[in-house]
Amino acid sequence: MISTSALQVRYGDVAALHSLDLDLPAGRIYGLLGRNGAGKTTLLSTLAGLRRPSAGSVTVDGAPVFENARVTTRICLIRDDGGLGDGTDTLHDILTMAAILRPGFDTGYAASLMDRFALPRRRTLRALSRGQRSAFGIVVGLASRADLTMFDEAHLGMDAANRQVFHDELLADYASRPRTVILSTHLIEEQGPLFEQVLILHEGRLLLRADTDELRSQGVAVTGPAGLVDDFVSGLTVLGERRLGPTKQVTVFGALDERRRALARSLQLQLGPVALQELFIHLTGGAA
Ligand SMILES: Nc1ncnc2c1ncn2[C@@H]1O[C@H](COP(=O)(O)OP(=O)(O)OP(=O)(O)O)[C@@H](O)[C@H]1O
Repeated sequence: MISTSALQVRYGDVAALHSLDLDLPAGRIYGLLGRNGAGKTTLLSTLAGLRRPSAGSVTVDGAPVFENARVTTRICLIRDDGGLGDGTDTLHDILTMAAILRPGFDTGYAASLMDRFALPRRRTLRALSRGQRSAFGIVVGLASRADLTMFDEAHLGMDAANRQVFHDELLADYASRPRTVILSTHLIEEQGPLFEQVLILHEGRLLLRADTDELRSQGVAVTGPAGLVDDFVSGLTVLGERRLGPTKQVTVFGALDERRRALARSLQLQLGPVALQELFIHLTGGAA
């Protein structure tokens, strides 16, 4: 279990996280979402023990994380910039070092991932393309088999086929060796199917936490003649609306009970799903 209690992180005058209380039970895949500047990278680097909290605490199974090597060797954070040295080491050397430093590192699995991403072992990190550097970060992140594994926009620059390899490998390896995974991403629709739970950070605070299926079921798009739709959604939480001539579509938040669904059928209004990304945009105030 990883926990934060009244966690605050400040950069001088800028408060990046405000009094965050979060308990993340082990053995799940969490999706960490938030708009630019919401505090995701700050949270992940603090969970990884790379940043000292300005106030409050971060613990893993009750033990503080910051400057606690016994705990941090069980944590792996892969960042969008790789964070794997200055770029002058070869991939082979970085993997050798990871195997020494990380107790759970699986060299055989790393080799098979290197092959899947067609990565050249004798090349330096600096001599790789952007997408190859990201793929190499994924190799290190997965093969570390850390109890807490975090990917912070780690797929940046990877092509669609390699992102698919990442997702397939993550799910397969997680199924055989369950651990806690946090994926911070802006690819909400693409990575959404991986998440068991969604955490939305907004302006340094936890805006929402929900099981992914439950969150999806909370969004309903109501479509029909404008007047009928307006009457139907009255009293519901409206996230957004679109109009096309006499037809209107209103996105509401909050599951509809059977009585309301029956009413919609009797009024011949259409009820449809709402994409996770659309819910996210509305919830974080990104669209009218
Ligand atoms: N080194 C720093 N110095 C000052 N302010 C910073 C620093 N790093 C981050 N911030 C500020 O802290 C807040 C949170 O930043 P953070 O990088 O954690 O956001 P994020 O959710 O990861 O954003 P993005 O999606 O754009 O990567 C932002 O307001 C940012 O401007």
